Amino acid sequence: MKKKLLIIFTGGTIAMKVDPLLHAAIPALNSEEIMSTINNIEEIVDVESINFGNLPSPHILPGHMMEICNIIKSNIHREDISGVIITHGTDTLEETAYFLDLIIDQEKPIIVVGAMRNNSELGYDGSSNLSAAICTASSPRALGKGVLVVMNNEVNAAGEVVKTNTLSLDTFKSPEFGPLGIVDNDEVIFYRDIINRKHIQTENIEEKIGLIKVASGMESDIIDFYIASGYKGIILEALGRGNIPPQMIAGVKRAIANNIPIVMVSRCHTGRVLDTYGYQGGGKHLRDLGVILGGNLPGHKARIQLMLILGKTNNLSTIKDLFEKDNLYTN
Ligand SMILES: NC(=O)C[C@H](N)C(=O)O
Repeated sequence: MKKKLLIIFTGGTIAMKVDPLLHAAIPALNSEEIMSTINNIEEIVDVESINFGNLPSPHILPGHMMEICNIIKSNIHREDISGVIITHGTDTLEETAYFLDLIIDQEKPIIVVGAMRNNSELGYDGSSNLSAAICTASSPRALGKGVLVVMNNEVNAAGEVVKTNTLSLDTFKSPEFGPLGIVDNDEVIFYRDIINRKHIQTENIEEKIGLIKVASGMESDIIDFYIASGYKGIILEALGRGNIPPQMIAGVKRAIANNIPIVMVSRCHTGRVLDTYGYQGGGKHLRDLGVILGGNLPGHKARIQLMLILGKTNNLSTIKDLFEKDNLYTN
């Protein structure tokens, strides 16, 4: 019997064409038009479409991520649905994928997919990416793997994948561990697994989370700005193993005194942060001040996780436990 997939269309380049007056890509294709770029799809699977919107990635807000999550939660347990695909702009694709992966705790495949070339360009990759996503979502091999990103015939885990190149079709990579698998000849093949995925059950999110990329000579003023502007959490994308210039320490102390959690990750592309260094502003010093360690997450993904945790609690020690415990990317 043919399987049925739910496809939620949210927008992005996969749904864009070049506007002849603007000479630039804009949202243009609806779900039927995107589906019509794939040959003979009706022979392989049945598809139920939801036109969520036609939003470019920068227009996707955390609230939209929660709405997409709720649509999935209310359909994923239906007996007739074997898997879910979300088409999405690629600029914030990994944020939505990680958001869904953290909240949704179930077995059926959930695949996020997009395109790097719009439908007016030669070599529009929307059709091949969506076909590969359909093959993955309908495969029993993808059961229990969490949310997956399928682009350019590679399968990457939501918690690990990042967009690495502004224009290449081969842009979605897991720099630390490599892809989970590939899609070859319409078949998904996995080469490794994820040992342990983190789940945060929440219906609420806290969106006011600041993100600071740390660089030489930076001071506390940006932290103070976030405190004064009512931000409820701050991510520091710190130096190396997890260290900051001493001039930022006063700001860190003021944030924590104001019950604002500070999560530290690294601006290095791979590797965990740790309390290795004991000098002023070193990881050990920051940990002793109450800074939370965010493992090897990039800043924008640590921000998503803190949004969800702050949706559950604003108790600093519970936030620290939830962030640091039970987290593949931290421990
Ligand atoms: N390839 C893409 O989808 C990029 C586009 N700017 C978006 O994310 O909406």
